[in-house]
Amino acid sequence: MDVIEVAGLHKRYGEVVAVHDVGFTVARGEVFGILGRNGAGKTTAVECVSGLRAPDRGRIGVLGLDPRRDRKRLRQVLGVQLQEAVLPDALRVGEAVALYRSFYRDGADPDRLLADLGLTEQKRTPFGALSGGQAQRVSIALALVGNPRVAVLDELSTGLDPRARREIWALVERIRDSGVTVVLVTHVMAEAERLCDRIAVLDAGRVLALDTPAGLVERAGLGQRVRLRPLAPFEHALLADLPGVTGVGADGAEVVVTGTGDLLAAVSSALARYGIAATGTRLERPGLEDAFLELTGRGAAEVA
Ligand SMILES: Nc1ncnc2c1ncn2[C@@H]1O[C@H](COP(=O)(O)OP(=O)(O)OP(=O)(O)O)[C@@H](O)[C@H]1O
Repeated sequence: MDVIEVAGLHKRYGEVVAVHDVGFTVARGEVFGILGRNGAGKTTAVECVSGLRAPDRGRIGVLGLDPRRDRKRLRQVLGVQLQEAVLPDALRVGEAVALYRSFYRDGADPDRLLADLGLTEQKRTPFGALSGGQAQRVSIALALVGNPRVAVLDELSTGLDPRARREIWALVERIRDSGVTVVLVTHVMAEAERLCDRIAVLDAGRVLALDTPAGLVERAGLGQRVRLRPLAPFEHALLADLPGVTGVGADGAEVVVTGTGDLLAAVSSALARYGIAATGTRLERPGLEDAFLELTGRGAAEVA
């Protein structure tokens, strides 16, 4: 069952069309990613879905509610973690959670929520004294304190160190496992690849592609790459002429061969045949980042 339905969503700020006829649906229990460059329209789109911003036109349904008309009811079932949590520096973590809890008829037990988010020790810490990762976890706690059925998380791991980022990712997985539908706005590819069931790639306000992470990689049609570091320069045409090879280029000290089929075996045997000494010869499969760059680089016209 679809929990979120968006069709023909359009929003402009003066001359800038931030969201241009965007449509997507999010199924119950899904982690749905919205991926795009800075200024792609991600935040505007989720603000409209969350009822925080009025679209110029389009239809939005969240659990059957209209985010603007049914704003009060929506607030009871949707939790939003905004890009930067703004809380008074002197407010203690426990106080903030208790305050937000009071906005909801039914909600989480504050102590349990703090424990789930690894914030028990920070309960009496003022917001202004938290580390970036702790503050981020508090903002997620505030989004979850009403036991929402849908959680909108916007750039949740920005500014976090790698360990804190992984802890936050594990947390999102726990939220998902508890049955909450999650909309995740991000431009961190590893985050989208790990967490999202499906991803809408937004570019200049439009949905360029919508698929699973693996589907997006396939859609980008990038083939595979072999990288190697030659010990001395060699004639690239020797590799470019191999069957299945579609390109040979340089990336710093490395040579990058693109192509299809059993590319690694073809390149390795050619290196041996021509007596080309190289180290670090390896196959690289394209990932979401490659697909994203390819899809957004092509521009809206070609992909549509
Ligand atoms: N309140 C506003 N007033 C005017 N223009 C705005 C406003 N908010 C956003 N914009 C513009 O709308 C476009 C989309 O912005 P939006 O914040 O939705 O993108 P985003 O994909 O979330 O970007 P980022 O990754 O940088 O957060 C941008 O060109 C931005 O400059």
